[in-house]
Amino acid sequence: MRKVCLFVYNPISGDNTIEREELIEKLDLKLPEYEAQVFETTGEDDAIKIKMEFDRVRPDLVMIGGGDGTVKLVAMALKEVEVPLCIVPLGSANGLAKCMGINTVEDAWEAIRNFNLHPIDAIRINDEICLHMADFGFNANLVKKFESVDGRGMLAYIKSSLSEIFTTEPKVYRLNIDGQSREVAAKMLVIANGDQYGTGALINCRGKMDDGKFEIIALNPESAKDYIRMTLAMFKGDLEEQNSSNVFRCETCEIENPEEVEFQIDGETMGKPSKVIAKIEKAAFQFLTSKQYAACQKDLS
Ligand SMILES: Nc1ncnc2c1ncn2[C@@H]1O[C@H](COP(=O)(O)OP(=O)(O)OP(=O)(O)O)[C@@H](O)[C@H]1O
Repeated sequence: MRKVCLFVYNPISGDNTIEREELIEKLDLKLPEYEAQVFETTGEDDAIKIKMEFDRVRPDLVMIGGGDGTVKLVAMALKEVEVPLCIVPLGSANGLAKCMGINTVEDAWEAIRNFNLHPIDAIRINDEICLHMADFGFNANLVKKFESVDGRGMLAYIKSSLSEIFTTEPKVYRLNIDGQSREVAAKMLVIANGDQYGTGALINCRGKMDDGKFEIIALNPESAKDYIRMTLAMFKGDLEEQNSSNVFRCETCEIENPEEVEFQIDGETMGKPSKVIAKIEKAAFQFLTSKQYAACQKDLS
C-alpha cells in the first residue's frame, strides 16, 4: 500500500514559478511510493484548517510547499503531533530550508528519498513559534515594507539590501538572560535558531538547530569600515569575531523594547511589542534534512 503524504501548498509564496499541478506531477514521478493529498492555504485560519486536514488524512509525511511563513503556519498547526516534515522551498527567500541544506525543489525530493530525519528545536516567542529567525530593527522594517507592496518575489532582493543597516539609528534593548539584566544598543537585534538568511548571509555562524539553545545577535556597525567588515564576515562565517556584533547564547531570554521597534518572526510582521519572552523548545519538530545539513554541522563543531 502507498504511504500518504499531506502536501501543504501556499499558492502565493515566492514567484509562483511552479504551479500546483506541475508539482503534483513531479511528486508522482519522483516519489511513487507516496500518494499526495494537497491542501492549499488561503491566508485565513490556515493553522486550524491544516490541523483538521491532518486529522482527516493521517499522513505518514507532511510536505510544506512555501516559504518560511508557510513552514511557521504548519509548525503552529502540528506542534502537538509527531510526524516527519519536509520543506519544498517555494518561497522567495527560503532561509529555513537553506539552513537544512535544502536549496532547491530537487533537494527536497532527495531528502525524502534518503529520509534523513533530524530533530529541530523551535523558539517559543510569546505565543508564537519561531523556527528560523526573528528580529527587531531594520530587517523587520523591510519585511513590513515588502508586505505592503505587490510582487512577493522581490523579497529576496529586499532582504539582501543589507546596506540599509548603515542609515538606521541604533536602538536600546534590555535583555534579561539567566537573571542578569543588560542594555544593548543595536541597529538590528536577531533571535536566531538557524545559521543563515535566505541570501546565504551567515548571521549566526555557530548556530545549531538541535543544541537546545538559541542565539541573540546584536549588530551595531558604526562606521563604513565596520559595515564592510560585518558584510564580509557574514559571507565568511566569522561574524562573532567582529567588534560590531555581540552574541549571547541562551535557553530563555526576556527582551524589552522600550523604543517600540518593529519586530518580525520568520518573515511575518509582529508589530512593535514592548516585551518578548523567548524560550527554546528542544527537538520540537522532526524535519527531513539534506546530506549537506550534516556536513555543515560537522564544519561548525
Ligand atoms: N492563498 C493565500 N492568499 C494570501 N495569502 C496567503 C495564502 N496562503 C498563505 N498566505 C500567507 O502567506 C504567508 C506566508 O508566505 P511565505 O513566507 O511562505 O512566502 P514568501 O514570503 O514568499 O517566502 P519567504 O518567507 O521564504 O521569503 C503567510 O502570511 C500566509 O498567511
